Amino acid sequence: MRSAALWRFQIPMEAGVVLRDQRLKQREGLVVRLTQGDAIGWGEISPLPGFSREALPEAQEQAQGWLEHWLAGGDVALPGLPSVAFGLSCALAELKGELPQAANYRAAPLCTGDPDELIIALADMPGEKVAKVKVGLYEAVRDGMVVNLLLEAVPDLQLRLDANRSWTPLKAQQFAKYVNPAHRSRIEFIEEPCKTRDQSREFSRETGIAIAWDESLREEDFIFSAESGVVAVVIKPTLTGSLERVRQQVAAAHRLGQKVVISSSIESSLGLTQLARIAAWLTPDAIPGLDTLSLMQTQLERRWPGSPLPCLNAEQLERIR
Ligand SMILES: O=C(O)CCC(=O)C1=CC=C[C@@H](O)[C@@H]1C(=O)O
Ligand SMILES: [Mg+2]
Repeated sequence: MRSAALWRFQIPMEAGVVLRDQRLKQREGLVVRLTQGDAIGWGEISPLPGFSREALPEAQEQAQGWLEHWLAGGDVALPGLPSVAFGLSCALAELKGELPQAANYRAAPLCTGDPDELIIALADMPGEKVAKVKVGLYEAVRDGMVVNLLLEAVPDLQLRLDANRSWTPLKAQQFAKYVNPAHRSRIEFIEEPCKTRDQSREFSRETGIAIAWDESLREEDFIFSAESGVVAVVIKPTLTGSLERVRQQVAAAHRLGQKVVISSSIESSLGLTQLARIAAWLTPDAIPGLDTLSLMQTQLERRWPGSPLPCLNAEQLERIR
């Protein structure tokens, strides 16, 4: 006997979360619960504005259509919209006991502003110290100085940087000029430094700074290939699709010797804790990029260990099915 529930959520965000020039005041999405006999599986469907190609109303329509088919029995192919395929495939994987419980909650701390706060957070970080800093929001020269300062202040720090394709070749060069060449190897990678992939490759060749693809993975013409300077790919499952597709992409990158970072699309704690499990399962050697819960004002259904935020239950949300 199958049953299904679907809720809609809105979680207020901390002031000042800016995504691709839009202020994200609240995070919206859907929570799905599938039940079959004694087995239960949960999933989160939350397209990210500015990053997902689908918007929430479309995702909701597709999810509702799929649920009706699933309730009628049998195996139903997953729908095409990435956020919907991801959320439903997580719910199915939990239902079938296919998503291991072990999780990697050691997310790389994310710094979008004050480097002093990051230095304090790093002091408490056990083991390997890895952090992620957003660059490209201010002057490239300032970014270069901040990165240099961090690498000097914390000698065992490895930094991941993310420019979200904001630099021209000139700005990228200005950035690099301020980073002491002796420290450059401690920049684990910069995600998508320049506006085009070719410019990013050129930047890496000229500066010796490693790069990673993130946005590129979701482009039609992207193929996984070994390229000098490209050391990692960033996979955001909500933007990618089903768990099966995520597994295929992880395997493709691993075959090329590239590191895979499972990264957040700013999901609620429900989706984020599932991503921590996916990271432990598929990328056990890499610290995932999941430090985004503190951008929100509440958790949802499942708690992220150590988070002081209050936690809402699905039953407190608006039920739409
Ligand atoms: O990857 C991480 O460590 C955290 C997630 C993160 O940086 C992002 C999530 C969603 C949108 C972007 O602002 C950003 C990214 O581009 O990677
Ligand atoms: Mg990125």
